[in-house]
Amino acid sequence: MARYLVTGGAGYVGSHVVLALLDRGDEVVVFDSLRQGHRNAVLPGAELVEGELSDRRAVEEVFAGWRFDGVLHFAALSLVGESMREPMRYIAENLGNTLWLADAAVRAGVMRFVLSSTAALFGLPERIPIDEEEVKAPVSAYGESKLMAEKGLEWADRVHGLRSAALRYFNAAGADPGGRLGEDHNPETHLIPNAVNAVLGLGPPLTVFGTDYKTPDGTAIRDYVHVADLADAHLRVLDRLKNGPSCRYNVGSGTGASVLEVIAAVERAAGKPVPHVLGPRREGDPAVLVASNEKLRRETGWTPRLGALDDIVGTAYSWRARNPQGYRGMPAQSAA
Ligand SMILES: NC(=O)c1ccc[n+]([C@@H]2O[C@H](COP(=O)([O-])OP(=O)(O)OC[C@H]3O[C@@H](n4cnc5c(N)ncnc54)[C@H](O)[C@@H]3O)[C@@H](O)[C@H]2O)c1
Ligand SMILES: O=c1ccn([C@@H]2O[C@H](COP(=O)(O)OP(=O)(O)O[C@H]3O[C@H](CO)[C@H](O)[C@H](O)[C@H]3O)[C@@H](O)[C@H]2O)c(=O)[nH]1
Repeated sequence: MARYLVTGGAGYVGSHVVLALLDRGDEVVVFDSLRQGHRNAVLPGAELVEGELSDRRAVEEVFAGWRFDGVLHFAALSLVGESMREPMRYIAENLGNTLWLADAAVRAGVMRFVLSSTAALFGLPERIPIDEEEVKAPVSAYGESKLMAEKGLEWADRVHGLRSAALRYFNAAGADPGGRLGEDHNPETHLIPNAVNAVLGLGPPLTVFGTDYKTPDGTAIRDYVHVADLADAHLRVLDRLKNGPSCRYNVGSGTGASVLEVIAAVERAAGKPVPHVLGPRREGDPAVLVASNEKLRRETGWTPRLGALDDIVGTAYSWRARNPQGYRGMPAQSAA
């Protein structure tokens, strides 16, 4: 049994990773300001410490209060569009908080660190599928902030021996197949929850951002990876870091789906049409982003178990259909 500190563990991806850690018998302390996350997303068995990462004293108190075997760092600003309006804030927060957290970990002797990174650090890649060696040329301050955070961690390894994994998620999607957790952002910008909200009458009709891409149906293609498979990738890299060196992985299902294919999958799940309108492209959206997951498979044995689009969309649909108000309408799950 091990104990992990999970920043952002009340958020979407972090809460699913906490669930996976608890399921295998690990102890978890969640550190989250709840500015995006939800108290109800912290499952019984995990301890919730409410705090801001920029509050250095609060972070130090957590390291003083428990002995950890590793840190998983999810807490970040992560809206691409917002990052283009407030680039300095994004870079200062995402880079600064990562470096400060890594520094606190090193000082406490906690030498394993997993960073939530992003496909956005590749910018507008030419080669599909995208492997780890692809040129990193972010086209958003958000992508740049994560690339800088990865580089900061390389220095923490070089100088202090902090072993880190950076997992570059493609499009995290879906919900816990057991129905305990789901995706609930405010504002919600992601395609699948917006399509689900539209079909359930919980949100406006979906706008399809762009129909003139050079793709078979004209809409943009993304690599949707089930959040439970993402969680499994975290467990595997944590284990690998016990004896292995720092590493960087692209994490995606390895297949692409267009916006229209996602809409069709939501229609299959709901049994009715998704109200939608066709609109112009969203600025900065590449036509196609699909991961090569070969390195992750080869080095950790990972394989997507819920890789089918119908599994991803089906679990997202079921959670929202059962929880129309998201976590606000859910009974408390945690004793914290
Ligand atoms: N969702 C995706 O498709 C996706 C894709 C690529 C990368 N990522 C990265 O994965 C991570 C998690 O994404 P998510 O979708 O779960 O986001 P989320 O917003 O649902 O979760 C982030 C959590 O961190 C907390 N938080 C944010 N800033 C904080 C701070 N300064 N101090 C304390 N707590 C803070 C929020 O309250 C929230 O609970 C982020 O780092 C994001 O950049 C997500
Ligand atoms: O209402 C919507 C929302 C999205 N889309 C389209 O659906 C696709 C997926 O969009 P999302 O907003 O769900 O996801 P992104 O691919 O834009 O972003 C994700 O991948 C990025 C990497 O490129 C970052 O990591 C980011 O954090 C993560 O959410 C895009 O083509 C987008 O244009 C729509 O048509 N309508």
